[in-house]
This record gives sequence, structure tokens and C-alpha cells, in this order.
Amino acid sequence: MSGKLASSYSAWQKLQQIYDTEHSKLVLKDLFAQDPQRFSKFSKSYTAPSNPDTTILVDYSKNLVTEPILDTLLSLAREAGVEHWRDEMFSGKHINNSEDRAVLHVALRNFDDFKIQEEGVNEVDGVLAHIKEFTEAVRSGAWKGYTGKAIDTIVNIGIGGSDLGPVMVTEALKPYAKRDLKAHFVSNIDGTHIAETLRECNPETTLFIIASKTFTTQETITNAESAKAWFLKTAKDQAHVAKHFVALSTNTKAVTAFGISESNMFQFWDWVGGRYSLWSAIGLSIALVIGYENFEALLKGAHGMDKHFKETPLENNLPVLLAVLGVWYNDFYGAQTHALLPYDQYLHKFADYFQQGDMESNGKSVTKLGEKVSYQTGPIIWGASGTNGQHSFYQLVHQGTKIIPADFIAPATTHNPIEHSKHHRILLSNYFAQPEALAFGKTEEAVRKELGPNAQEEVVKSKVFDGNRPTNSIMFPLLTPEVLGALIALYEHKIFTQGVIWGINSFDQMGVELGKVLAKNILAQLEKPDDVVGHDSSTTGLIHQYQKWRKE
Ligand SMILES: O=P(O)(O)OC[C@H]1O[C@@H](O)[C@@H](O)[C@@H](O)[C@@H]1O
Repeated sequence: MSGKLASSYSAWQKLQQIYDTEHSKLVLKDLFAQDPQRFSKFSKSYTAPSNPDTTILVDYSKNLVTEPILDTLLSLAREAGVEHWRDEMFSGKHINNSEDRAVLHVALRNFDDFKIQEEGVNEVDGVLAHIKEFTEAVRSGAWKGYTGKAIDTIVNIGIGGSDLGPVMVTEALKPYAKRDLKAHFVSNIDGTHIAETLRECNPETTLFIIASKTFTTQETITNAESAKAWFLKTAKDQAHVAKHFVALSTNTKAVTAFGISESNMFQFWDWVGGRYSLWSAIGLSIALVIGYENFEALLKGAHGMDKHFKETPLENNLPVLLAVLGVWYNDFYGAQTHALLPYDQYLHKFADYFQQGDMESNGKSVTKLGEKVSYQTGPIIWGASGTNGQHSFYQLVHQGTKIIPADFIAPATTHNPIEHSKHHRILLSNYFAQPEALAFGKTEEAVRKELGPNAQEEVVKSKVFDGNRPTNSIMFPLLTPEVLGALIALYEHKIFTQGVIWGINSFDQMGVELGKVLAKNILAQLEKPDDVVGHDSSTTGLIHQYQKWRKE
């Protein structure tokens, strides 16, 4: 994060040389045959000091690396100053230089451990206490709606970081959910989203949580206004809003202007990035759904991983290992994407969540010093839960022309052991089989043997799997709040480490602004054909066609 070009480091140049001279010799089948200890050498686990059940095993042995290559990748991390910039982050230095901000999501789950100097850090405990008190009141039924009934439905209105984290975590931790409290998440400006949600809500028993760091986001404010209008249609009196609307924000002025009192506001601070905010007041909907104790366990799980990242030498540091392996494929093998493949239905939003987490953080093409990079930065993140993906896109992962590094993620134990865990054993057999097939493939010889001497040549060729496709396997005992916290933090720090190596600022998001500005201009022009000026012929033509077709 010094802003130096990654390609200027001597380790980078060495890696390029290694790639050029050795990559054709890096064959997983051979690497495993040569070294029976490969799994024990290239797998590591993290265990929370206070809880042996919070363990995450990362097996990275099915990667196209040898010990010297991994050493060189770690030298790159060292040369880029990963340890230095990590410590700067944890101490509250303003490493988000373009916005002159600290980056302190680790302070939201710190439990007085790291000493951090930054305005607002000493207010974290107070907000957590507010979250605790409020969630207990709502969950116990003590918090009443305007007609004296308890709350049975919550609607989180937010988008981006103010939506994706709560959505992913409440799905992931459903086994811990209060089942009689329905939770909805409205994000899209498309009126369909709020309209369909409101159809399932009763104004007397619904609590709206308006989640927006800035409290200026067009989608969120428009949806929140529509929700308020819907509520007041029945409730009539503006005074009832206090029982049914709360805000999660850094912007007190805008919150009170919207009509939510400061006492119903849960504060956070500008050093919490949107995509790192589920640990802050933005996590209120999570705490409501799973209870405060479980929310705190999630934070503690993340804190344990923070300590691991902060205190473990790079050779054993899981986020760093995942990061440098990613750099190897992204920058030397030319991989364009990275797939996240959880073999756990509860994690079905995991890839969606880290699409923002990773792509908004590392989708940059100038360094912190403003220099254009001459290498690839953040990969395209995508994925789906197993085994669904197997019946859809895995064909390309196995036999397509692209290299797609992937993380396979699974719990050893399921929360739903139906049929004596028969389902889970089948699920896990796939979880183990897929990386094996990707790594070792199927030779022409094996195909011929299977098909016999009369097989058609083109059929033989179509059944060959080249293999040698890299994967990580990540496994843990059970998906608990603490394990999930640690798992999310693992990826957060991976993203951080890669950003440091690439010399970019992982904590701003300038690229989302231009579209917003253009949309505002277009919105003002949508009424009359004569107003549509200043665009290219395609944009003008499309708007004119819309004006002809629109009914209302
Ligand atoms: O939480 P608010 O301020 O509504 O922002 C919501 C989202 O807006 C987007 O444009 C991005 O900047 C995201 O990082 C952010 O999470």
C-alpha cells in the first residue's frame, strides 16, 4: 500500500522468471507423487485460543506451487510491506489516503485488545450496548408498535455494504435465528422490491431499519420514504414513526431530517467502510435475527482471526497465504476470476457478499500514488453453492480454456443431519471429489481403457480431463457464529494483503460515482423528448423509445 508498482519489486521479477521457466513443469500429479508429505506441508489451520471448535483448516496443497515458489511469493508480500501496512491499519493510521480516513473495522470487534487511537473508537462499546438493549427489547416483545403489539417483522432497507453483509450473515446463521421474527431486506430502487416486501408486512408489527452510512444513497432514501408513506397511510400520526423506524448511519443530521429521532439512531464512524460494516451498527438486523449473544460471538470470531493476521509470521498466516496464491494466478498465470464455492446451503450468499468485498476493494487500476498499473489487480469474484454449481458451470471449470482458481468451503458437520446425515455425506463426497478431479483430471489412457478399442477418437478426446486446475479446500467443524466471523475476516485480510501488494487503495470506491451522476442528470430529462440533450445517439435513442412506450 506504499503505492509502489508491484512489478518494481525484485520478488515480482523473480516470480516472472520462475513462471516463464517452470510453469510448464508444475504439474499437480507429479508434485503429489514426488512428495507424500505435500498435504501436511501445504495445509494449515487456525484455532481460536479460547474455543477449539472454532477451527478453520486451509488446505492449499492443490496449488501450482513448490516450496521455493511459495517462499518467493511470501518475499513479495514482505517486500511490499504487508506487515508494515497491516500494523498501520491496526493502529488507526489513515491508510485510505484518497479519503484521508483510517480503516478500522477491526476496532468494531476488538474487545479492548488492540490499542487504537482514533476518534469514535471509544464509542464502539456504547453502540454495542445500545444494540444489545434494543435487540433484547424487540425479541422479548417488550418493544411495542403503535397499537401495543410486539414486533414480528423487520425490514432492513439499505444497499451495497448496508445490505449484503446482513443478508449473507442472516442466511448463513439461520440455525440460530428466532424463527417467529421475519426478516426482509430491501435494496433495489426497483419499486417491485419494496412493493413485494410490504405486501407481506403489517404496519402495526413491522420495524423498518434504515441502513445507510451516508444516509444520502438514492435507492435507500427513496425506499425508506416509500416505506414511511405506506406506514403512515395506516398509522396516520407522525409520532408513531418512532416505534417503527430506526436508522443505522454516520449522518445524524440527515437521519433527524428524515424524521427519525437521535435516540433511535445507531451510530458508526467514517473509518468503517461500507463493505466492512456488518460488524458495526449495520449489523443490527443480524443481532435482531440471531440474538445479541450470537452477534457478539460473530464479532469474537472475527477478532480471533484479526489477532492471527496481526501476530502470525507470514509463512503461517492464512490470509497472507491465500492472498499470495491468488496473486500467483492473477498476475502470472493470467487468471481473470476467482470462484468461491461453498458446500453449504447456508452460505449461498457468500460469493455475492465477497463480490462487493473484493471487487469494490481491489477493482482499481491506479496505485495509491496515482500511477497506472501495468499488471492485473482484483480478480472477478463469482460462485454458487455446491452442488448446484456442478450441474451448471463446472463443465467450463473442468474442461474449458480458462484457468479458474477456486476455493471449496465446507463444514464437517451439518445443522440438518436428516436421514442420519446422508445428505451431508453425499454433499461432502462432492466437496472432496471436485478438487480431486480438477487437480488430477483423467488421462487419455484411462479414457481409452474405459471405452475399449472401438471407441471413436472424438469421443475419447472429449472425455479427457487435463486436470492441473488449482483449488484451495477450506473446512471447519460446524458453521457457528464464531466460525463465520473468523471466515469472513480471513477473506477481508486476504483482500487487504493483495491490495498492499498491488499498491492500490483498497478502501475507496471512486468507480461507483460516475454512473450515479449521469443517472441524476438523465432522471431530470425523462419527462419530455425535447429535454433529452447532451448524450450519444444510442443513449438518446433509448430514452426516446422509453418515452414512446411508457404508460405512466
Ligand atoms: O451505506 P450507504 O452510504 O447507503 O452506501 C451504500 C453503498 O453505496 C455504494 O455506492 C458504495 O459506495 C458502497 O460501498 C456502499 O456500501
